[in-house]
Amino acid sequence: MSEAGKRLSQLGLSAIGGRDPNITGISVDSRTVKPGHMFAALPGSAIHGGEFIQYALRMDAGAILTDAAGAALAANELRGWDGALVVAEDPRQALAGAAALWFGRQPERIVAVTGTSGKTSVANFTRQIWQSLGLKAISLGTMGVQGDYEAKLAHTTPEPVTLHRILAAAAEAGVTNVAMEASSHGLDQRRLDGVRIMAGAFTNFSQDHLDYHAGFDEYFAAKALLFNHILDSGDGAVINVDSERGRQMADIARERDEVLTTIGSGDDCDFRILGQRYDATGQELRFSYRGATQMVRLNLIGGFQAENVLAAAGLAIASGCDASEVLATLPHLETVRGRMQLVAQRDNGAVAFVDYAHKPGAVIAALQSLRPHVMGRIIVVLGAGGDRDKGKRPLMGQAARDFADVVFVTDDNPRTEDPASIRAEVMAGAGKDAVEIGDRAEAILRGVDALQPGDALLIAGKGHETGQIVGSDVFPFDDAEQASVAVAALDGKI
Ligand SMILES: CC(=O)N[C@H]1[C@@H](OP(=O)(O)OP(=O)(O)OC[C@H]2O[C@@H](n3ccc(=O)[nH]c3=O)[C@H](O)[C@@H]2O)O[C@H](CO)[C@@H](O)[C@@H]1O[C@H](C)C(=O)N[C@@H](C)C(=O)N[C@H](CCC(=O)O)C(=O)O
Ligand SMILES: Nc1ncnc2c1ncn2[C@@H]1O[C@H](COP(=O)(O)OP(=O)(O)OP(=O)(O)O)[C@@H](O)[C@H]1O
Ligand SMILES: N[C@H](CCC[C@H](N)C(=O)O)C(=O)O
Ligand SMILES: [Mg+2]
Repeated sequence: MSEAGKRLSQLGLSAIGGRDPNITGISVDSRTVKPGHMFAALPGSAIHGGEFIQYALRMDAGAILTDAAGAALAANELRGWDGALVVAEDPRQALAGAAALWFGRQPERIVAVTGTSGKTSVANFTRQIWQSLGLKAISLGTMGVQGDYEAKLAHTTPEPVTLHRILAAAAEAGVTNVAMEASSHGLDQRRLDGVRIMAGAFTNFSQDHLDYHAGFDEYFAAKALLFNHILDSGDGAVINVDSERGRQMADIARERDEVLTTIGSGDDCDFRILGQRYDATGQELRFSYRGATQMVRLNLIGGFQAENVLAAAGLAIASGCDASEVLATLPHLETVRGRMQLVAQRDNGAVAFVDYAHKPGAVIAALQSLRPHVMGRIIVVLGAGGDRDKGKRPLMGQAARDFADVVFVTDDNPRTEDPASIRAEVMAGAGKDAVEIGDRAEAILRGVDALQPGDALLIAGKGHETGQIVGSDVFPFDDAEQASVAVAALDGKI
């Protein structure tokens, strides 16, 4: 953050009583407050940040941004305090605006993608397209910041201070184009409100995060914020309209006079998927763009990748790139790490894939879309994460039972939950033929061992992750590496 600091008024905020101190930094956590900082005391899901105002004051905070409830919680400490108190109706939104003004710079062209599945893939493909066209670009989300500026992230959509620090640093490094993931938590918590987004994409909608959102409608409403709150008239909206929720989102974009690009199978779609032909290493995609038929080779496994690729193409075009140049880059797209990624092959030709499917819709999509690439059986290894939406566990098990031939149920990231009870919930949907093996490395070994010529193994749930979270410990663990080790051991290479 800038050494000199900024006046509160330069951050678009006004304090009760008109005080306008020089702010030396912004903190969303009392434990990171330094003298002169503005502490944003936000209403949390576990506790109100107002409880921590007393600690921020002890650290010599120069300003407090909170809501009426937060100010009431610290009424005693704030009485007689000579700093600046800002009480906002929506302090998360005020924080988003202040963080944007604090850091000042953002790359010129920023696009965002939301939807239950496909955000990381679409953001990554969009970045790859821009880079192929010679533009300096990054993708920002679950896999961190990748491309012409790199950084690690703890969240898919970081809180505004981290987000704007990164956007400013990327702009400083010459990055002009950003494709970012807009998670439902991020949208709901207004983390993106200060970002100048010129186009948005919506992929699809199915169950996830019902531990956080009150229900499907609330979850959808959070995603819709990208189109009815962040984007505005004249901005681009790239929407997959093959589902009812997609058509609902397109209506929202139309009402806001956004420039709509539709993707789907209907004959009125801007990008219309006409056919796909699959083989062991990828697929041929036949589609039309605004009426003109195109044929393209994609070195990507899984039918749904075509939807992700076209969404990325739509975003690149909405960001101002020439459509024919964009379409010419598509055969060069590379698999996103941990997304239907081929990770090992046995001597008998059978293959193993790692995929990040960790919700029922994604498990169904991954297994169904693998089928036409595979002549033999599909074997799946999967589990479910602890401290996350419990309702999805039997549904993930059920999806495995319905769409795979052999099912191994194992641990994902148990976090603070009892791993055996999580497995039992997955097993409840997976049925009596599923084999339960707690140890993930052993489950992968058994899955690889079961591979006969023409079979494929899908290791689902952890994708690109390189650790397994048990309790509060993180143990090194990489599905791709485990699959290679298992193949080497079983085929007598080690
Ligand atoms: C459920 C959720 O999204 N929580 C986020 C939310 O925290 P919260 O409202 O639950 O916080 P809380 O624990 O109740 O505390 C309230 C406030 O007190 C503050 N505090 C707390 C303790 C303290 O000593 N001092 C202090 O100031 C906290 O910083 C917080 O602002 O606001 C915090 C500050 O912005 C976030 O760090 C926190 O993300 C947590 C860590 C998290 O795990 N979020 C995940 C679920 C998330 O956001 N995931 C999405 C989606 C991933 C996907 O695509 O699947 C993502 O974008 O990553
Ligand atoms: N368009 C799609 N339709 C259905 N399933 C998909 C689609 N794209 C990806 N998936 C599945 O979802 C998994 C996660 O994909 P991706 O990481 O791109 O999505 P995401 O929305 O970023 O997920 P997360 O919210 O977990 O970060 C993939 O590994 C695949 O199984
Ligand atoms: N962003 C997702 C990642 C889940 C990945 C899966 N491996 C798990 O641990 O549940 C979440 O935090 O819900
Ligand atoms: Mg993601």
